[in-house]
Amino acid sequence: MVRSFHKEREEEINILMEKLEQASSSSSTVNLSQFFITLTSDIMSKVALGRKYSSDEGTVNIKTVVRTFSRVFGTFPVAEYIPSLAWIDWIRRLDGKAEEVSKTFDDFLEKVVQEHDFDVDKKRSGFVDRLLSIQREQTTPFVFDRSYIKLIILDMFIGGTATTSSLLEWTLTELVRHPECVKKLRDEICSVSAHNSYVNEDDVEKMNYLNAIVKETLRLHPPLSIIVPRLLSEDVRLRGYDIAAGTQVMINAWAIQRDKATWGPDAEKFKPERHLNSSLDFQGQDYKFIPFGSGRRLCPGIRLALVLVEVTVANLVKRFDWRVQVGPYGVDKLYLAEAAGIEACRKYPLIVFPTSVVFPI
Ligand code: HEM
Repeated sequence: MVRSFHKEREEEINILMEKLEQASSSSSTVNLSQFFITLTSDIMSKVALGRKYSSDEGTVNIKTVVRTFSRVFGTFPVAEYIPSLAWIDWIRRLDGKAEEVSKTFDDFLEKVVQEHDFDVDKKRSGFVDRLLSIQREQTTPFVFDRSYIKLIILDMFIGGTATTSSLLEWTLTELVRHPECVKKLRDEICSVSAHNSYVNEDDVEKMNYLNAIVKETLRLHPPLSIIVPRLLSEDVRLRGYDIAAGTQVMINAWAIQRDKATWGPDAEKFKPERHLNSSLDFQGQDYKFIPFGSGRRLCPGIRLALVLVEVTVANLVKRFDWRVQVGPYGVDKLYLAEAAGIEACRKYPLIVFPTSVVFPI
């Protein structure tokens, strides 16, 4: 499944490269955060929905809705934990906003499914077409109706778009702050893919340092800082605390992955080298490193996210030098604040100057 969409990924990454080339030749800044959300939402559209949807054709602006969805559903619901303070949610219009964004998404997905269902003979390869054919074959042991199809594609779309874009923006943020890592990465890219202008998916599989950079970014900036809550199925005693069955448990991956007791005194430092020659992985087996969760609900999009992020970063580093506008506190003080919401993306967009480089340098 991941391999089968590599052409679509290549196409979209090349569109991004062209936009950056244009910005470089006119010496203008670009909003990389905006470019990344466009890239991931266009790719997820092609994978999940079979094609890109633009707001000009009467559909919603899908990028804005994804961001709103994350913001609304990532807001702490005070009433759920302290019912007497429910008025706070009421003032914030939390329920109303959640209903609005859900309806916007539902209307959009209804149109998408209708379009695919209506035109069955048109050859398409998106996930929605596969789900529709499962529905037509009626082979599932339960009634697999349209609401399931919409929920599955919504899950994929929301699960894959802002998370992957957030990982891209934090990886670039850390690289802009650490030119020594860019130098090492360029050397690696040069040794693996010196002669092609496009670094492809086979190339990045050979790049250990690139992989370590992405891992280190996932450690310091897990896109879902609090993973999906769990409900305890039985009573548990943990470090002297009794936790009753039925309690909702929140797991803070962000804090676990910055814990000095586990990661050492330099836990807050961006140091990709800590992952070289280390067997530590993020497939949910090592509880100190769980950016994709763990257990039965482990993220199903790990491979898709990684390949997309690694190929994009490799091409961005191979083809451009990156500079940020010097603010009142200097480049070193590139603001690291995180936005509120389900995904811990940057609070302020990453604005940079790209300059094309001739490779090899
Ligand atoms: C850097 C990118 C991504 C990160 C950090 C990420 C992280 C996560 C995390 C932490 C969970 C919850 C796991 C748990 O509770 O144990 C999750 C679930 C999920 N992710 Fe991802 N994800 C990413 C990309 C993707 C992509 C590309 C897709 C789509 C193909 C995707 C689809 C999903 C879905 C459908 C779930 C729900 C799984 C379930 O409830 O069984 N994710 N993801």
